[in-house]
Amino acid sequence: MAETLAWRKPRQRMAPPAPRQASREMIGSSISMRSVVKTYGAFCAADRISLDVEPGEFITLLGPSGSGKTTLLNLLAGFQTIDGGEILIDGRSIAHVPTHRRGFGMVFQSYALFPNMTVSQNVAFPLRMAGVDRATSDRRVAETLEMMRLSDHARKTPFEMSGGQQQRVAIARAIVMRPKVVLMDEPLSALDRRLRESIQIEIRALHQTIGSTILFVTHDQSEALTMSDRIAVMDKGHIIQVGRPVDIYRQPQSRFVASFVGESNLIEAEILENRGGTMRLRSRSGLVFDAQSRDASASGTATVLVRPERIALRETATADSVAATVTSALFMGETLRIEAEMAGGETLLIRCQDTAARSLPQIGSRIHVSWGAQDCWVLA
Ligand SMILES: Nc1ncnc2c1ncn2[C@@H]1O[C@H](COP(=O)(O)OP(=O)(O)OP(=O)(O)O)[C@@H](O)[C@H]1O
Repeated sequence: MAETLAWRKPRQRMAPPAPRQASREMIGSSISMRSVVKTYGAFCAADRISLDVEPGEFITLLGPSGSGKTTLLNLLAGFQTIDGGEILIDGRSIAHVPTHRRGFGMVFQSYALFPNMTVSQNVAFPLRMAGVDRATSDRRVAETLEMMRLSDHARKTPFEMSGGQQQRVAIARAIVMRPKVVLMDEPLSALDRRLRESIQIEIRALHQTIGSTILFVTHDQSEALTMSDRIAVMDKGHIIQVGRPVDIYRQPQSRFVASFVGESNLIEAEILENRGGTMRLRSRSGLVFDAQSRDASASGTATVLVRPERIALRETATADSVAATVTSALFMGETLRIEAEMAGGETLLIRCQDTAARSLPQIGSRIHVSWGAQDCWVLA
């Protein structure tokens, strides 16, 4: 396990951690959760959760409020006790390892900086508590501040810094010991969108550099899609799908994941033919189309996901299109957001690029829409 982030005086001076160049060769720990259970009275906040995280992976727990994300992170950190199952770090159970000996870096929504200390002192704090000698500590702090582009702010106190800068200090403090695991609980949710996006990119780059395993909690689906190697989608104390962002987005396994991650059109359709891998379907409005599918044996009816940006808009009818009436049309800068009702009564959300050739349609006007087999996915 990495050097501990013990926030107390050590009994004796420890040997300083070996100076490491910031590089990808420093690989984080594996995390394995096995049937983890946490209950609050009769309520089950984590219901037999199992998840394996690879060394150096950036994994995000994504889910609505109350789904159990923070609970899982707290169990991992040791802030709460586990009621069933086990958590292994690099194959070893951490059941009897107290928080301060787990050696994790942690970042929370509230920056939790020491207000009376400078940026340097805040970042140096874990090194000081671990008894690292002054010269090593100074070098490590300087390196880390540079990594977080904070070198010019080293002598400031938190009061003299913006929210985004303070959060970068909190991140610097969490990684200064080069922990093998970093836990981040909604670290960017107090920041405005632009700042959030720029720090997302910084955290992603930082992860590439330090190679720690990062477990990141958010309820923001676009943040999860942007940052993660894999996403674990949570709902009501369960992990309901784990996968790469592109697979979660394109091939969700349930209505819940399809609706929670990204915008979606869920179209009820009759299965005309199941070819295993693809299906031919007919929507209520009479559109016959092909869709990708995982279920080779389904028959009857199916729910098909079509993402708003995958719908093609046409001026005139074609053999593979269906007519729809525009019910809402908004100019949103780079995209147009259009809602249209198909003949069968289904409402479609459509997003398309704003181009010189395409103007915003009038409400009540008739458009023709179509999509190809590659653009839609039958939900299991
Ligand atoms: N100490 C506690 N006592 C009782 N119930 C709790 C406690 N902590 C959490 N819960 C409940 O457990 C469930 C999961 O909470 P948790 O904080 O893990 O959710 P979350 O997904 O992180 O939500 P959020 O995004 O709002 O932080 C919630 O229904 C919450 O009310």
